[in-house]
Amino acid sequence: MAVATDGQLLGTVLAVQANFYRVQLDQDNREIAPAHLPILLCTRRTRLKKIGQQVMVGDRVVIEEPDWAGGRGAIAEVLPRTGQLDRPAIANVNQIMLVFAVADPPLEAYQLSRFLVKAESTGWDVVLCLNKSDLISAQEQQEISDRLLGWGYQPLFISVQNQINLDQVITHLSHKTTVIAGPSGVGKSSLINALIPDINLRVGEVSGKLARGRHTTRHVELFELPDGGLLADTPGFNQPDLDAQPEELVYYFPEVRKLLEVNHCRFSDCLHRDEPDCAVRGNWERYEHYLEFLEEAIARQTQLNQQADPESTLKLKTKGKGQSKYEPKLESKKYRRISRKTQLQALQDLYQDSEE
Ligand SMILES: Nc1nc2c(ncn2[C@@H]2O[C@H](COP(=O)(O)OP(=O)(O)OP(=O)(O)O)[C@@H](O)[C@H]2O)c(=O)[nH]1
Ligand SMILES: [Zn+2]
Repeated sequence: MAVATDGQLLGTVLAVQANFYRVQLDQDNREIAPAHLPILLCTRRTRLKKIGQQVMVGDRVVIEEPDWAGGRGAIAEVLPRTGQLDRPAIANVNQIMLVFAVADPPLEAYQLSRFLVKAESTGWDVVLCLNKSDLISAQEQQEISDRLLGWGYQPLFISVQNQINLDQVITHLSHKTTVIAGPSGVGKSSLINALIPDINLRVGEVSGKLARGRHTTRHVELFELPDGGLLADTPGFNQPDLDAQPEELVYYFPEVRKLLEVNHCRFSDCLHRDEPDCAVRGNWERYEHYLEFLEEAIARQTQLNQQADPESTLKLKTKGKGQSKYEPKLESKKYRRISRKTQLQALQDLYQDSEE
């Protein structure tokens, strides 16, 4: 992320406020910019408005006409996005950090599994942090660790209170744009406060939580980590909805993904319940979770299909000027790969769940 050879100023949009954009200049630019003014309040060039180019949080942008004394600038160009969400509007996310506590509230396998599956369905990297490790023994920690290894995860045990392994969290977050999520009370606010000392989120207070909810749902905002990397917060949500396609669901279990690299089911549309020669069914811990999530996914799909058109295999197609005709429905795409859209939808839902 160096300054372009023609001396362009590059930065990342942290927040959008009315018609202004708070832009964090890249580290390298600070040689050009005065060290005390790394953030500029920017407008969007009229040219961008004319071509309908939106600017969103997370965007990488080119800044022109910096006014260092006034802390102002103008966005002249938006670099291509690697991905984008519409609700909340955020671009270029690359990982999700799930935070759970090992105790207080107790670590519940089913809830953890649900969050993990939801997080996997976004398609981005998943980092699992287990906080409050100060509340359990080394032996108990080892047991949890062994168990989660069987799920395909290597959790990072941390204690915000005792400052254990926070340096490792920082390493995981550096140079990435991360969305943080997890159930209520596990210490997310405490962790963010520890990582970004001057951010000052209120911990364990209803008023603080409300403020935070308002903050993140109405205006999503990225916070810069002192050692590099950007973090977007989500308020607590307890039961994420799973809306994976039934046939995609199994790929959100890393322990099965690994297995399916070498083994195959007889049927390519196998749902791994009672089909003959199934490579997935069997002796793995989360198989029960899989079956339960699958029931949910099938029920959801059935409901959606019924809403769309109860029995017919034809669908009504409107062809302008009030004309319409029936055409065969498209085959459901059973073998398709996980689409980018599904992934984005999943991350979007993480936010929608948290708004409730
Ligand atoms: N023992 C222990 N307690 C902790 C630790 N980290 C946070 N806590 C406590 O856990 C409680 C909840 O912390 P918060 O940071 O408010 O949790 P949160 O995940 O932000 O909760 P929501 O705002 O509801 O999403 C507070 O009383 C913290 O002091 C830790 O490492 N060890
Ligand atoms: Zn199978």
